[in-house]
Amino acid sequence: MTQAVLGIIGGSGLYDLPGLEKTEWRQVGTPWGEPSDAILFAELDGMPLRFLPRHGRGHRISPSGIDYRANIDAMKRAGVTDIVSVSAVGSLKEELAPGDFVLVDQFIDRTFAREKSFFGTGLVAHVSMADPVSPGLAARIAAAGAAEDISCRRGGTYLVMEGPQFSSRAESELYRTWGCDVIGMTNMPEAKLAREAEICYATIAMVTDYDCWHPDHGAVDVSQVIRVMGENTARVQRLVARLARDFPREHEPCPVGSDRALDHAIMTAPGARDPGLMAKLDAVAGRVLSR
Ligand SMILES: CSC[C@H]1O[C@H](OP(=O)(O)O)[C@H](O)[C@@H]1O
Ligand SMILES: Nc1ncnc2[nH]cnc12
Repeated sequence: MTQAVLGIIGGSGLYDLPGLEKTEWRQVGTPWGEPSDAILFAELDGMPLRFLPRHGRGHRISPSGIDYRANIDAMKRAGVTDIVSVSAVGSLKEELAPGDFVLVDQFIDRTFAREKSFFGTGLVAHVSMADPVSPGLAARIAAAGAAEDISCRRGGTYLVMEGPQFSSRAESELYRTWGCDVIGMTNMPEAKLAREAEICYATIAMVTDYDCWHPDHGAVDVSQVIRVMGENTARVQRLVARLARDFPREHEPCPVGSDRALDHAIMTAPGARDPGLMAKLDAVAGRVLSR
């Protein structure tokens, strides 16, 4: 049996999770660099939980400056089987209003200045991103929302932009023509790396603004994001606490194979593999490289 360990990556406005038990902030080293912060090791009703503030406590690190590989590798080393990303997003649809929670199920990656893979020359791998969100994990979040009377819209496409500047109106309108629902700056390459590390991934996208396309709303600014996040922090903390309490203690196999994504992904022949890169992949790909 594989013990389930829930990882929470807290975005803008979520730098701590109060009400947990057996808490300890621990530095977790990785071969990729420094994670955004120490990881909070904790439990809730016996469920192991690991919390990492994506931008660091105090929000020190910009979306492009986050070492996403270090963050995901550190979560893997901390035993995490399932990651829930909590993220502030702008709405690209009239019906998604500030304060709404959306369980997105697709991403469009428009980022261009980030390391996006653990693999590369010396060990080439290609994982599927057809279903970037693990449906079992999203269903658990939806059930926790229902139990807490917190409405969560199921499904939606999150456009990931590089930032740190917000979009121009022409960009915002373009993404709307693509059918995107929400926009943010962080969930890629995070979701890609979680998949390479065989960790289930899902996002609670918290709508904070209408970006800049809406004729009846002014263009987004940071004070609006902070205000709406502040109004919703208690709700998302309650949602995460319920999720942890009700989470199955034994890891459930992922219906889209997130937890065995490397089974058929590695291209490089055993004799052609770079031992240095193999060593760096001990946590992320140890399951398949050691057999
Ligand atoms: C402060 S608004 C922009 C910032 O907030 C979101 O971050 P996160 O996903 O970590 O909540 C957005 O992606 C930007 O990074
Ligand atoms: N409108 C927006 N664009 C990008 N990231 C965001 N995070 C919150 N609102 C956002």
